[in-house]
Amino acid sequence: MQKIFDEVSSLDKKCYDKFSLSEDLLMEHAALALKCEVNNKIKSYNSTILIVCGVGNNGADGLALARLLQDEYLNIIVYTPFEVKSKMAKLQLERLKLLGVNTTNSLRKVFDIDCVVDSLFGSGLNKPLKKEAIDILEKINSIEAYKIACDIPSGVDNNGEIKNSAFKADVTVTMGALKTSLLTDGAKEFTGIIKKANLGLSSSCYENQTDMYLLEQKDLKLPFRDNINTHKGNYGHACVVIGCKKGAGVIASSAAFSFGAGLVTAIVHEELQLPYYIMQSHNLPSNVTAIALGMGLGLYDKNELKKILNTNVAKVIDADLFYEKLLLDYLNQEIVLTPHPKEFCSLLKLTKLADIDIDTLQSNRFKYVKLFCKKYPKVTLLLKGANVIISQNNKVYVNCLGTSALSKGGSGDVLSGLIVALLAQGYSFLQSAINASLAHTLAAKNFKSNNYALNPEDLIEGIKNL
Ligand SMILES: NC(=O)C1=CN([C@@H]2O[C@H](COP(=O)(O)OP(=O)(O)OC[C@H]3O[C@@H](n4cnc5c(N)ncnc54)[C@H](O)[C@@H]3O)[C@@H](O)[C@H]2O)[C@@H](O)CC1
Ligand SMILES: Nc1ncnc2c1ncn2[C@@H]1O[C@H](COP(=O)(O)OP(=O)(O)O)[C@@H](O)[C@H]1O
Ligand SMILES: [K+]
Repeated sequence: MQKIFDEVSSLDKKCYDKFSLSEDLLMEHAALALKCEVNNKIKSYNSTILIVCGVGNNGADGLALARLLQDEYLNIIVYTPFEVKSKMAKLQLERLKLLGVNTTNSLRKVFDIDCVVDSLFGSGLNKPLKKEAIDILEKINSIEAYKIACDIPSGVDNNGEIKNSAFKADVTVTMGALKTSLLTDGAKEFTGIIKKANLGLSSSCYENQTDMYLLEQKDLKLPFRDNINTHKGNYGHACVVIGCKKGAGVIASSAAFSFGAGLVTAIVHEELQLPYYIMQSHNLPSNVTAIALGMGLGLYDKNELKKILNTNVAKVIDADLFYEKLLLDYLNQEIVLTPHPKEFCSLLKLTKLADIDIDTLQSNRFKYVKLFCKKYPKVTLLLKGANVIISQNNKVYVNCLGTSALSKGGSGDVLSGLIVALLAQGYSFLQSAINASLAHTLAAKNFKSNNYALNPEDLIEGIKNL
């Protein structure tokens, strides 16, 4: 897990005040981290590196990089389209001039470039981009080269929103610490792989306490069976309520069985064709240990729903139930909720926390997740998306390992099945949500066929082989 921060200026300030590091020193480390990224990727001396430098300290990072790269590559183009403004940018430019390095304020030739470093705008981006800046971004985006964003892709603002246009990076070298702005669904289109640069002291000294964490592959704990003398009853009995759209519950049941639940029963109104290992019943069995409810539910008798929701076992709630008022009676207890953005908007409306559209939610995912979890601290909320946010009380975890291969009907049903399997086996609500989400996204990431082709069976197969 890595720590995430909403802003890092207070962390930079700590470097100056507590550890007596200077802005210049931090910037030199920022530039060194960029140099390392260029050197790792671009091996041939006969290469052309384009460094696009803006007016502020992001631009200054790029100018310092240009100095560090001198003599390492045949052709280094330092492109400064606007007159530099910040004190550090002026100093870095002065240093370059003293070395006899020329900069250019026009970019005509955009072919034969091997690497583009975007140091146009960083965390100081605070207004919409003008046409000139948009044109520059479009021009450098069109170059076929390895693309490195300095700190944050230019055009992505501090809230992770895109200001008209943005640099599309292969890798973002972010300075000092991970920021929420890099982890929005919108920013994911532009950041590429996110790497954290050390600014001259270890993460443990640079970073402060936080309640936000980025999940990593190594955080995944699979439900391995460590004991030997066991029987199916040791691994819980997961029940999945089958609604009108039966497929959803069937997918969830199969996923639950494959993720270790000792028994899985589909709660049905009529006998269905199901995999032979999934049991069927009209009622909840007495030894049920966890319930998954909501996926493909459609119209369902309210009294039956209440009876199921009143059963005192762990539950994961999905899909259609986020439009049901009666869910409000169950939000002051431990429960896992797995809405996608549209469903979360409905939940926010039902709970009278906000009446917003999906775009507003997507621009403020962290804000609304925090708002909801503050009001309902016992709920474990998993907000789906390109970057999944999992939150309980004041803790927030982000899973950015998912891929667009998951953008398919049925992916969410697999996820609910994985969560109910872990709940049934006795894992905590938060652990169940985190590990199910990690398994879900890693299985998609490992999928070897074309990324448009993933189906729920492939996903379940992948989870078996993690
Ligand atoms: N503070 C520190 O200690 C460190 C800062 N570093 C770098 O400093 C960057 C932040 O520097 P700044 O605060 O100077 O921010 P920027 O480099 O993003 O530049 C801000 C400048 O751009 C202008 N601007 C903002 N939005 C604009 C728009 N839409 N169109 C045209 N101009 C616009 C502002 O008026 C301001 O002059 C970070 O992203 C990082 O790259 C690194 O060197 C590491 C250390
Ligand atoms: N572009 C994407 N990148 C990462 N994960 C994605 C992407 N698109 C969808 N997902 C994931 O796929 C799942 C889709 O769930 P959902 O929308 O509920 O589908 P369904 O109800 O049809 O099963 C969620 O876990 C979501 O986070
Ligand atoms: K940038």
